[in-house]
Amino acid sequence: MGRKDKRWILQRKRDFYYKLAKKLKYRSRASFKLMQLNEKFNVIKPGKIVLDLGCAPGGWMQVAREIVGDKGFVIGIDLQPVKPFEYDNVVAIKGDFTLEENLNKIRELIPNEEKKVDVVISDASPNISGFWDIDHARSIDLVTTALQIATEMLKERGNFVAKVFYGDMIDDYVNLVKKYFEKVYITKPQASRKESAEVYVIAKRYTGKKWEEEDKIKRIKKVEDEGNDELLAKKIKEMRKLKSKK
Ligand SMILES: C[S@@+](CC[C@H](N)C(=O)[O-])C[C@H]1O[C@@H](n2cnc3c(N)ncnc32)[C@H](O)[C@@H]1O
Repeated sequence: MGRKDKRWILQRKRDFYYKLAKKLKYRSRASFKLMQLNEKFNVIKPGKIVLDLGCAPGGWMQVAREIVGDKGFVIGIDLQPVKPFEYDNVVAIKGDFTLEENLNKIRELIPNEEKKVDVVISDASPNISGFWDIDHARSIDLVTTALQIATEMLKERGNFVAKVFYGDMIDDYVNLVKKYFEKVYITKPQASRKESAEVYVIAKRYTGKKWEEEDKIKRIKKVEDEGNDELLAKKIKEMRKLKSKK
């Protein structure tokens, strides 16, 4: 084990929420973030159907299940496999939520005829390059897709929660969310490390407005897939130039 690895492990061990998660048998320290967000904003309620985008290892799903209880339902999707849960009304599938074929798999699991959910939550993180600009842009790309999915999957008046890495495109993103929801807030729960750039967007009461294709920030995706950070940085610059000309 290298020195860096050791330092990382030590830091985690010292972490209060990491220890608490272990003690209370939550799969991740992130569980406490959703608990705190829900205490403040009341986005998930008993009996509701919740869709979790980027759910592994399943800490948010455990908390969602605690809130929705026996009568609710929790569906998760992640690129990584998720260990099965001990409840019948909690299921996770392995896959990329940005692909339509996987959204169809999710629809099949939704236990109602209209195939709609009450809440969409996303704690998804993009691959971290270590370059602030790139990670922020990737995060905006991912949460924009999550927002699109929310508009397609939510019942009217449903709620949406998404993690975003803070940066200069956040205001545009919040304005975009405001087009589709009655109330939008940005917050950072106590369980989120101060030094991390993450914030959470809370959107309440989906208006039912259909997704407008022009709202998708698409350009990044292909380059990201190729894993070419230099090209991606160039694309982001072009994107900003275009925006400032508008
Ligand atoms: C911080 S973790 C989520 C932790 C989770 N909320 C919990 O409490 O256990 C972020 C997850 O997002 C997933 N992710 C990122 N992009 C994704 C995508 N396009 N499709 C599915 N999952 C994705 C990653 O695989 C990772 O497991």
